[in-house]
Amino acid sequence: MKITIIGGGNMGGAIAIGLGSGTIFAPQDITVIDRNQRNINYIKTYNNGINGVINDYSSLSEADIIVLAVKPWYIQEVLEKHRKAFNPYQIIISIASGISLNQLSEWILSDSAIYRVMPNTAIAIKESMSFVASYGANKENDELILKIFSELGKAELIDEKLFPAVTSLTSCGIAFAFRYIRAAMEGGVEMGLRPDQAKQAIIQTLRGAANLLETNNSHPEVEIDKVTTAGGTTIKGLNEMENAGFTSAVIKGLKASYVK
Ligand SMILES: NC(=O)C1=CN([C@@H]2O[C@H](COP(=O)(O)OP(=O)(O)OC[C@H]3O[C@@H](n4cnc5c(N)ncnc54)[C@H](O)[C@@H]3O)[C@@H](O)[C@H]2O)C=CC1
Ligand SMILES: O=C(O)[C@@H]1CCC=N1
Repeated sequence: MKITIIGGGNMGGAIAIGLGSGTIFAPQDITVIDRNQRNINYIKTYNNGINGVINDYSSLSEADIIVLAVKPWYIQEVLEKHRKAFNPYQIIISIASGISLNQLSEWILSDSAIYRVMPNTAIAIKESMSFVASYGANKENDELILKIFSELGKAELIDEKLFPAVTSLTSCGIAFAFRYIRAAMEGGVEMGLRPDQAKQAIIQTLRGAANLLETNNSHPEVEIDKVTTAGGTTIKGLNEMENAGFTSAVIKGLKASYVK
C-alpha cells in the first residue's frame, strides 16, 4: 500500500516519521512532497528510506492514500491543481484545521472516500490522539484509517461537528500541556532545581498522573483528594493556583482555540 503526503512540515513530517517506523507502510511506499528541501532533509534524518521530493506530484496517481498536510489556506489551491491525478479508489485525508468535509468534497470532485483527521505532533513518536470523520467512505475504509492512526497513538471516529472541540483539546492541547511543563520547570528552577532535573521530574509526574487516571479509571478530583492532606501543603498550592485563575485560564484558552 502506498501513501503520498502533500506538505512535509511539522505535521506532514511527523506523520511520515511515525508511519516510517510502523508496520503498515514500508518506508519506500511513503512519499512526502514539499516545496522546501530542508523539510525533506529533516524527515530523512529520521528515516532515509522515505521518499522525499520537491514539487514532484507524480506519485499521486499511484497512491492508495493521499494526505493533505499543507496550511488550511492552501488546501483549495492544491486540490484544484492536482485533483486530476486522483481516482475514485483512493482515500483522501485532510488534516487541515477548519476545512470541512463538504468543502473538501467540492474541491476534490471525485468519488474518493474523504477523511478529516485531527492528530497532534506526538504522532511522530506514535503517541498522537487522532480524531477521524469521514465522507463517502465505507466500513472497510473506516477500518483501514482507524488501523493506520491507531498504530500512531489512539484514534477515534467522531461526528464532524466535534472537530473544533477536539482540535482545541488535543491538537492545540499538546501545546497547552507543554506550557504547563514550562511553567512548572520555571517554578522548580526558582526553588533550586536544575532545569533538566525539573523537566525530568515533571515529565515523570505527568506520566504517573496520566497512568493513574487510566489504571484506576478515576476522576481527577478523586486522585487529588488522595494527595491533599488536611492542613497540608498540597491544598495550599491548589488554592493559590485557583486564586490566580488556573481552571478559568485553561477553559478560556481552550475556548479561544475553539474555531468553527
Ligand atoms: N502543527 C500542528 O500541530 C497541527 C497542524 N494541523 C494541520 O496540519 C496542516 C499543516 O500544518 P503544519 O505542518 O503545522 O504547517 P507547516 O507550515 O509546518 O507545513 C506545511 C508544509 O507544506 C509545504 N507546502 C506548502 N504548499 C505546498 C505545496 N503546494 N505542495 C507541497 N508542499 C507544500 C510547506 O513547505 C510546509 O513544509 C495545517 O492544515 C494544520 O491546520 C493539524 C493538527 C495539528
Ligand atoms: O494552531 C493551529 O492552527 C494548528 C491546528 C491545530 C494545531 N495547530
